[in-house]
Amino acid sequence: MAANGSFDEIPILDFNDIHASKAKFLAELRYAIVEVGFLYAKNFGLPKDQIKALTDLLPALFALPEQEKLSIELESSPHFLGYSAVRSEITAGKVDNREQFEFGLSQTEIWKPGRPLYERLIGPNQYPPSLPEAQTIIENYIHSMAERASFFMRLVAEALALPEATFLPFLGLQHRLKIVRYPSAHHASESQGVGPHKDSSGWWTFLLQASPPEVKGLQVLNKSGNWIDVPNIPDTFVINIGQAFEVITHGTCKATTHRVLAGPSERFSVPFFLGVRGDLTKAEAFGSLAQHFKHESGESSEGAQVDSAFLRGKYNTWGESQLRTKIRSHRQAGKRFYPELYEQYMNDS
Ligand SMILES: O=C(O)CCC(=O)C(=O)O
Ligand SMILES: [Fe+2]
Repeated sequence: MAANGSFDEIPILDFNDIHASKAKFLAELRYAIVEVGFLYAKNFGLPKDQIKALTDLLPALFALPEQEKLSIELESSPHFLGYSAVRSEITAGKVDNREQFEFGLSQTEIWKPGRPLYERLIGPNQYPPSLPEAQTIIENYIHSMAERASFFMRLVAEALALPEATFLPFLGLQHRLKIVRYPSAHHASESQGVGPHKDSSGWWTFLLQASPPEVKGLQVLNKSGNWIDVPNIPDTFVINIGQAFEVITHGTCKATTHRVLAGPSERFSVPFFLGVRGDLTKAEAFGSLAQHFKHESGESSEGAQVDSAFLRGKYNTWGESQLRTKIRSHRQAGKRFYPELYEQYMNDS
């Protein structure tokens, strides 16, 4: 462990160690979430058959005919759920070389006229008609991951010297699972899998790297400005902090910048973004644990340095800030399903 906080590797936590010494496990967890913002989780408790079923599904999912993929495209969903083709996303000013399917918890639409529009982000998934097994595999995985993630949030609270249920009331039903393929890249112009970013769409991210260990790609930026490789270690997940959690902890736990380089082999990955409650307000997010974290981060109060679109933005709830992000990134769907907000959100920055 580097004393100056500039980590040069990502800590590996074995969740079976909790039984041997919970205090030691929590100390290691604390180091990972305060100094690094990333960790590998071994023995995280997801059923192995569910991981295998999902991993085995990926090549077939992406091999579907273009026409079928486009028949379930994200741009045709008011909930921003479905398929996005290669080169349809821009991160840090450059086009990302990846294609993806986005799924949520399987839900019927709950939004009703008069209710906040961000509630419309919740709704049914779009599944490819010719892979009928996909629905069960994906739904089982999302349910298991949501359960393990809330178990993890209890440990995080304990590691931060808080009552174990502290973070549970902030959780929402807006979990998102992205199934991602980075095509092989042979030219520098194709090498950005996804550009440098902090995760903004959830509370925490739980990533399954679904290609063999020799297929590299994910990298994390340390405090000295060096990119650290995060290779796939079989039977682990990579867990990292999202921006909402940085806000709630006043910067004690940081959302660490990361990116993916596309390389000579195609790569599959499956990030799960643990959802935040849509009606969470800025005041609640920043104020709830202020006393505790002021103490945690000392006189210099790192909280003042938290940079978050949610805090900076004009909108008061997490849900509205998320809806704005979605509309701005997926303009076709934004214009079609949210005409009353489209112009405002496009022009308010
Ligand atoms: O594919 C990966 O390994 C990471 C993807 C990622 O960072 C993201 O989608 O936010
Ligand atoms: Fe990310």
